[in-house]
Amino acid sequence: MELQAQEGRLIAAVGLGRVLVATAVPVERDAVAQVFPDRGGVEVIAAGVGPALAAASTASALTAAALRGEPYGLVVSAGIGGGFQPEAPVGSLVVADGIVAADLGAETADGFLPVTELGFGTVLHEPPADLVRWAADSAGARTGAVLTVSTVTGTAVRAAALRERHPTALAEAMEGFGVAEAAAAQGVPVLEIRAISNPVGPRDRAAWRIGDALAALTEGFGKLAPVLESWNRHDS
Ligand SMILES: O=C(O)c1cccc(C(=O)CC[C@H]2O[C@@H](n3cnc4c(=O)[nH]cnc43)[C@H](O)[C@@H]2O)c1
Repeated sequence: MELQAQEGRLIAAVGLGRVLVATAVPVERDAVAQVFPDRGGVEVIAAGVGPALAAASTASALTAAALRGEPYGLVVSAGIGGGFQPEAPVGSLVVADGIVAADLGAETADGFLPVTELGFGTVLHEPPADLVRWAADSAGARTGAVLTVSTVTGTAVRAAALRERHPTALAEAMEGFGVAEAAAAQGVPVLEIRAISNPVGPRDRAAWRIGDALAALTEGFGKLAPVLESWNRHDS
């Protein structure tokens, strides 16, 4: 579909409202915020590292905006992340077509059981497919599952186990599922966009390319900015 027509349809589909981008740390926030110097209805916060603090911070921001009568129409979890190789090389962008809680469950003698198989909660949030398609096409990103973990993968064995359980996984990070839970609780659509800083696997800080990933994050949001800003322009 012609990108402009798709963008117009997207804005109509998800309604009008401001956009909240939640990163983990200030350096990621600044990499995104520089794309919106006059804000233009896009608010970027450093929500904290890990799913719990990211969820709490996102929920607070969504609630405060709603109470002010300026509800957000879209939440984006964004930042650097690990990439499953070779599909998500360092410096590439990934847009989540599934936001997965990858270590929320129980370890058993027969392996890991997600909470859903224990009869509780959820382990998957699926962003609106047309939003995912638009964001990926606009930003030149790959689409696949992004896994949220509380413990960063540090071995090839762990990476292989995650990939076997989630064969469409392209990236691993620590906040997306928390941000998605907070968005879902208030009926706000969510996206997750990750710039790959390192391979998922054996711990090797020398292999990290955080600067390259932050540059890719800025470039990717630069391509999304016209539509993200228009989420709010119709309101004014
Ligand atoms: O010290 C280490 O070995 C180490 C390895 C991987 C990640 C970290 C972090 O402190 C990550 C914190 C931060 O960055 C995101 N991130 C980036 N790469 C990954 C990854 O491979 N797996 C999970 N998270 C990653 C994450 O979202 C956090 O916000 C330290």
